[in-house]
Amino acid sequence: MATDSWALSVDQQEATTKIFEVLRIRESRVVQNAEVKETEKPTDGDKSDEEEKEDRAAQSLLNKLIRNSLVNNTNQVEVLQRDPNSPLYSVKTFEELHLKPQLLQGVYAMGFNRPSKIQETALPMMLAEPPQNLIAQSQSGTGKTAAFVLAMLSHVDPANKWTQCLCLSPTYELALQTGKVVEQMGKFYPEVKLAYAIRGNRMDGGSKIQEQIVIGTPGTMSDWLTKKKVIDPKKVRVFVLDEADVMIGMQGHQDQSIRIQRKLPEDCQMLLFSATFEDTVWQFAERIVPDPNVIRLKREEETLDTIKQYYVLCRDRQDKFNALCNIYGAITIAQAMIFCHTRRTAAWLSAKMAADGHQVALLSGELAVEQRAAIIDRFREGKEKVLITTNVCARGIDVEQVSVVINLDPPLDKDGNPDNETYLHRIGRTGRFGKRGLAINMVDSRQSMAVLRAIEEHFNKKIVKLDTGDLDEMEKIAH
Ligand SMILES: Nc1ncnc2c1ncn2[C@@H]1O[C@H](COP(=O)(O)OP(=O)(O)OP(=O)(O)O)[C@@H](O)[C@H]1O
Repeated sequence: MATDSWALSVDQQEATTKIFEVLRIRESRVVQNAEVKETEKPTDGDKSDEEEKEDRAAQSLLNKLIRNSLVNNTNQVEVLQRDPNSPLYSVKTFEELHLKPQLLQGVYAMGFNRPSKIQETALPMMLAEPPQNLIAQSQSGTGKTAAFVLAMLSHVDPANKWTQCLCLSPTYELALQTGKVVEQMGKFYPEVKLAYAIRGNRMDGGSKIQEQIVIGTPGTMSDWLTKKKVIDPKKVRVFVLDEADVMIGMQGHQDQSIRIQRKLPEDCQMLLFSATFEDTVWQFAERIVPDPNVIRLKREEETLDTIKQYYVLCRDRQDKFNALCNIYGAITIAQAMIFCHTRRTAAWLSAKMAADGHQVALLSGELAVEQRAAIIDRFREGKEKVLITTNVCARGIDVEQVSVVINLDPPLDKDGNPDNETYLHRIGRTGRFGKRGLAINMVDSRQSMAVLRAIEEHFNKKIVKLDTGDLDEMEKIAH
């Protein structure tokens, strides 16, 4: 039986190629049966993370709820100007923008000392006279919301008691988040009023509303403009479409947004923001924003250069748990993130580890977004030491201080192929910080081994075999 084992054949292959260190495998830890036990195979109701519905709106909200500062980015901003002959302005201070004093006060009260990378170029364009149209793309947390909120507040004439700025958000919750930024930044500018065009906010129609800024979702906004007629589209000066990449994934939002845009005057300033820029987003953006200036800020590149990568051969999930205990027994781990393929395995592992005395947090897809945000927040504050999660649940979440990442299963994309991008995102570090990290992959079948080999080949970075039962070896990985 042992000779049939995939794990032994992996060993044999490695022994012959001499690429890997020959390791002492204790008798008790030799993997003899590669078959995943029946009980551990995903069943109905035990969806793999790839099968869980990816909810971009929820991810985006989660990011907003847990973030309290800018994401670092040292990449250069790419600018494509509508009029290549006009000079390109960028600012290093908020003073240079000649903001209204009440707004400058609001900006400083929020703790902003200087414009973020994207704001340096986007703000002068948005505040220029005559106002310019803009499509801007940069990852979440780089200061887009703050930028367009400042632009809306700057363009409002508070003496005019009618709606002058419209802002579309994909969901009710995201609209409320943007509204909070308007309230914070406009704290010293109380003459400017804000209304939410979101479900539940009923309008009887008849007279026009007086709020200068209206933030809402496409459905209700369109209702207020066309059926209820509480906003005169011809008086709108600034139109913002936020989270375009999330918007296009939602039923009907794209068409409604375009219909709204068509009602606005030609000289209305059109601004569109997105965290990503797939072709579909770009096509949508071009329909919303005529003659745009385009600003893009590339994501800071993640690298595997400073990460030590290992894999551990395991029989089954119990064996993976034993390996985890060995790892915890041998090295001091301040905080770790553990990724599982299924929710059920994540729940199982979290119960096992908690019973073993670990302070564990389980991030699960069943939880409401706010509950997930609270869990990540507690982990970030160090109240829990282990965060166990599936991939979909954790997608887009960066927990910088984690130096140990454990893949209980190697990541697969939705077609079951090796998911290099997810692997990089889980364990990679943005080049700038260059922190050293440790990544340990558990492997319990030929297929998983093949996935890991493919990932290894893709990044051309060795993933070294580790025997968690060998204390000497375990000592070494800690340093
Ligand atoms: N110039 C600045 N200086 C310091 N902090 C800032 C600045 N601009 C924005 N921030 C803060 O950085 C965080 C991210 O900003 P913001 O929400 O505007 O980014 P975003 O690109 O819109 O991302 P998301 O879409 O996820 O909200 C927020 O906590 C915000 O208050």
